[in-house]
Amino acid sequence: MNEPRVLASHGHLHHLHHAVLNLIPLFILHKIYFSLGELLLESVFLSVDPYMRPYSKRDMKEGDVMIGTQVARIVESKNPAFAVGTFVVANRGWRTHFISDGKDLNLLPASWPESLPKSLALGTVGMPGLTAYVGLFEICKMKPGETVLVNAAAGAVGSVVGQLAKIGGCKVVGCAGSDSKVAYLKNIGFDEAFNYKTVASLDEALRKASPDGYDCFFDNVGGEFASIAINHMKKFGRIAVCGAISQYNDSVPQKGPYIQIPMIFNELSMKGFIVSSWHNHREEGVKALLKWVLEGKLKYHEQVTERFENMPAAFIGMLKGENLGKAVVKV
Ligand SMILES: NC(=O)C1=CN([C@@H]2O[C@H](COP(=O)(O)OP(=O)(O)OC[C@H]3O[C@@H](n4cnc5c(N)ncnc54)[C@H](OP(=O)(O)O)[C@@H]3O)[C@@H](O)[C@H]2O)C=CC1
Ligand SMILES: CCCCCC(=O)/C=C/[C@H]1[C@H](O)CC(=O)[C@@H]1CCCCCCC(=O)O
Repeated sequence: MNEPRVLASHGHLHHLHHAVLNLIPLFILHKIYFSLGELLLESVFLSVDPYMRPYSKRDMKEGDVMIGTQVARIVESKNPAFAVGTFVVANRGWRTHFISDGKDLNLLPASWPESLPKSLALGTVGMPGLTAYVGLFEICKMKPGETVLVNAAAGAVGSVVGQLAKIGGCKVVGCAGSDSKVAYLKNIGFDEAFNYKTVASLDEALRKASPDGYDCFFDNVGGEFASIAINHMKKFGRIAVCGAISQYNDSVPQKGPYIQIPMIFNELSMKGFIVSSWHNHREEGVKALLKWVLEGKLKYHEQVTERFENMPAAFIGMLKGENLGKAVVKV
């Protein structure tokens, strides 16, 4: 898509304020750029996700449109396959409006009930929920009766990990960065939860929460926490390396303790994964997540920031731990 089609993007926000962008007459722009087979969409909810930090640091230069996904509504259609008013998930970055030929859009599941916020397609019933699903069932190969550990547990991925582990018949231990997050974890069914920022010793807290150790460790954080947790794994334990948020802001790579000795002694398996590589599990995963949400077995919380111009604040806030559940922006 050519740059003139960008109606608003965070890369340009220094120069063009959102309020001004909204005044650009849409009919002029789409008369010029909007062709047969194309759709004009408006973002309704945008996602802020941790991956935006490492990927933008590595791949982007100043002035680029910030990467990201949105739930968007079709406002004009010159494509008979897409009706005006349809909601889709798109991967078009931080934009209020965009044009698509429809090939890069994912429709919300047909069974999506009116009662459910469409923003869940960016969270519990979207990419983060699928990450929990794939990480637990395919990477950790979690079995009933096992003990599962998850960090960043009150966030978008972690809160689903804990609840799926309970649905799967496991004991679940989680940690998070505030007492109110810990209370939330207990509320949604975690067996044990602690505040990793205030415990006197992470080692002690992990031992106390599960004296026999952990079969599965769903690691969202990496760094120091992961280095300590690896020593609490049971024989043949499995570690899903999902994220390393404690390292995303580092300009100098951290030097950690080395992991070979506990891996060998306990014959551990450790596997990194990117959920988009598991797209063949997408349909089954979304269906299962939606079903559990509708049955009340999978609870969700969203941290909703109002207005597009607050995207940077929502993103920085999420990296600082201000979100409970999935951080989204409502345009
Ligand atoms: N591999 C994959 O395909 C995917 C990986 N991920 C990864 O999963 C992880 C969680 O993502 P997501 O659920 O969307 O985000 P969250 O909703 O969990 O938000 C991020 C949370 O991380 C915690 N955090 C921030 N900095 C630190 C730190 N230094 N140490 C410990 N915790 C920290 C904060 O919670 P707190 O208050 O508890 O500190 C914050 O709320 C990320 O690492 C992300 O990159 C996500 C999606 C897909
Ligand atoms: C060291 C980096 C670890 C990042 C882990 C993470 O959070 C991965 C998230 C991916 C998720 O599985 C699905 C995605 O789309 C995330 C990667 C996004 C890549 C952005 C590519 C740029 C673009 O959209 O143009």
